[in-house]
Amino acid sequence: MTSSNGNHKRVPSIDPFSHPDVYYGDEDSLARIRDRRRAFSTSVKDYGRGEISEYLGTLPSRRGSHDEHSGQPRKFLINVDETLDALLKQEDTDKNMQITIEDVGPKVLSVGTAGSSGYNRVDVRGTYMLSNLLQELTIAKDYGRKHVVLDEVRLSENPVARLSRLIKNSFWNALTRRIDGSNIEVAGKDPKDWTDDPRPRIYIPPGAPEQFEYYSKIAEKHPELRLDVIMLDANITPDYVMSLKEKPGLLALAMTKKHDDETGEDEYTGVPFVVPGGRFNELYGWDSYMESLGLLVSDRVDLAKGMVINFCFEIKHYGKILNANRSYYLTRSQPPFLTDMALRVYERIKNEPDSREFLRNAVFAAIKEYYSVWAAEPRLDPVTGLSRYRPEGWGVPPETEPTHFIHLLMPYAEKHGMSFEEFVEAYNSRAIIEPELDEYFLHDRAVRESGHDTSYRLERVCGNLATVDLNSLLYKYEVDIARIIRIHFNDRLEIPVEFRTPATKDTAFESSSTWDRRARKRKQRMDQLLWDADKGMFFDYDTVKQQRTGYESATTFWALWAGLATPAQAATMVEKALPRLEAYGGLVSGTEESRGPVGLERPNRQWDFPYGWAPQQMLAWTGFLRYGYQEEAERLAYKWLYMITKAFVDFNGVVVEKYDVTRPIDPHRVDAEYGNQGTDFKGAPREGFGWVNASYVYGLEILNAHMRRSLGAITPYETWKKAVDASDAF
Ligand SMILES: OC[C@H]1O[C@H](O[C@H]2O[C@H](CO)[C@@H](O)[C@H](O)[C@H]2O)[C@H](O)[C@@H](O)[C@@H]1O
Ligand SMILES: [Ca+2]
Repeated sequence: MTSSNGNHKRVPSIDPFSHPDVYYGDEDSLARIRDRRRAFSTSVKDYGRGEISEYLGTLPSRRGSHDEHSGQPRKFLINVDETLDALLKQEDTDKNMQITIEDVGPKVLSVGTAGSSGYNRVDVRGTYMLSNLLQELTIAKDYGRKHVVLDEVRLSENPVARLSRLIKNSFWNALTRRIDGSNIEVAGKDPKDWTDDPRPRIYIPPGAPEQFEYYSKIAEKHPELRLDVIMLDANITPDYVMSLKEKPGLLALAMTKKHDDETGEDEYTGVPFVVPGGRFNELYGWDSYMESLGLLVSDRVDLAKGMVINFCFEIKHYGKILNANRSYYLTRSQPPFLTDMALRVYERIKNEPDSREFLRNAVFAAIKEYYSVWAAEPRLDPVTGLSRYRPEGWGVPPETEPTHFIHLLMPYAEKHGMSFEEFVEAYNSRAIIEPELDEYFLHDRAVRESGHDTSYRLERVCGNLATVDLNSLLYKYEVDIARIIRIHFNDRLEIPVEFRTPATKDTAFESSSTWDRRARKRKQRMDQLLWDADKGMFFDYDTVKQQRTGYESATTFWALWAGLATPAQAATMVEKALPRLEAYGGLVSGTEESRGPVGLERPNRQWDFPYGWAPQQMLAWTGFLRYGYQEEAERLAYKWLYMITKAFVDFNGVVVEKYDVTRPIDPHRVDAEYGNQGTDFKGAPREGFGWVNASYVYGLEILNAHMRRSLGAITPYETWKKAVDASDAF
């Protein structure tokens, strides 16, 4: 163990891939090195610069010899601040606090080995390792570390393993919220708050008076929080929602109550959930479903379960699964996935004592949501019996970026001799009535409810469309509800009064046959109105013009996910639709032809070509697998994961909301509409983006071991395929 400078000493080790809490939270390993260094002070003196820098972490390499590898896994002894400064100064040449392939530094930095107490130097080379060094030291600094012992393998880790590890160990935690006194300050933050005085504010539904009391006490006890606690009206109308515009706030979610015998008081804890990330710091509708697919793979059943419970709370108290739980989203929902989500969670908790209760509540909530939101007017089109995204409300959606509607609204402002802001104010307060704009915003709200905000597929027409996406999801609700009632509740489910709607107040029991019949009918209508055998796609149906639209969208594959396509339709989709929608990095939202030309007057929309989104990929993979198209599912998953992994490696660990799936070098660069969430971090990514994190770990489960290895070596799909074909030829 002992040696003079240049020879290796054993440094006590912990798992090199442990969680930062363990890896950086524990000063012991460093203390052991310090002790040893004191014990061998002569050899330290031999460094010749002992007094200059305690740990030699950033001294030029000439101070010691370059380390020859001893066969032991190498560790570095690093002075965090000095190394960070040197690294950024030398390698972050475009000064964005990230080390990427666009930086033009020497791409090599020498660091001292821990085995030589920092005396020997080795080079850390290349964008990936240097950016990992930056990320690790940034995190170490967060933990207050001045010096660290860093395993070389933590810097050279296989990127697939590293990204999966970050998602499972760090990103999910960073995106987890619960709303209660312990963190209302964090959860209450709204980067979208447009008012002059953003402050934490919470609205409590009248059905949860205990929460009102709870939050009022917190506000009273902690005036420094400036927490505004407001009881919501029982009657939520578009006028009422507009009246809350200057006071945007969180909508309360589910809490668990526990009696504390010592204080004699009831303790409330928020039921946890995961937020998408970036500017989206609340519980979203369909993001939560996608996230739950990733959470289940990551063994975070608790969080997926928490989100189902929160959805049941939303349906009970707000009448729907909300676009997200903020006051300005009160009249809008998002694509419904509750039954599938509840079934997947149930499958994982079915041996727990409360599992049946969990499923029962979820199916009650889903039935109520089905009747009162999706199968009721105005969303229901009584002629076709199909449903549309068509939420209530009026005015300009306040949560969007301020410039979003400038093109549309300026001509109206000019017509009324007003500034943009004055016009928005006058229009929102109904001082000015513009029926054409009312029609525009009816569809705009629908676009946002569809989750596909925004797209030329839906602009100016969405509220009239019986879309393939929504009707596939409702088919799945019908089939799932039938199955749950039949299998889990002996085909006779008693519906409690509070879950009945005005339309179903006399329905005391539900049985599977009604739901099976509904599913069959919906399928028939979709076949008749939405399916185009020549094109091999399901298209949206315009219920006002009474004709099929021609926009080619990846949503056609939702019919596979839901299981409503026939095997023949599935084969036709694989043959005809897939080649039109498959791109370099997976599925594109829609075809270029359908989007049409874009330019200054007709800007790109983020849900059109050339962008690809995690939910489209995940639903299509699942759909292809369901119909036995394993190779297609694997190929699409590989392409998507390859694109994410490559951007992760080349761009300092970036994981973003959406990708340009036609752009091989920097697919994370998307400037349509409000840009891309997840790019704007300093030093190290902390949270990735919810549904992309999920797609990564979910997609990996689809790939075989060979594919995973190739992905780790950043092998493009075509190269991998050629290699496999060549080896199969022997
Ligand atoms: O602020 C603009 C819009 O932002 C949201 O939409 C986008 O982010 C959501 C969260 O990740 C996602 O569910 C949606 O598909 C995205 O397009 C929000 O949902 C919109 O209502 C809002 O207008
Ligand atoms: Ca840089």
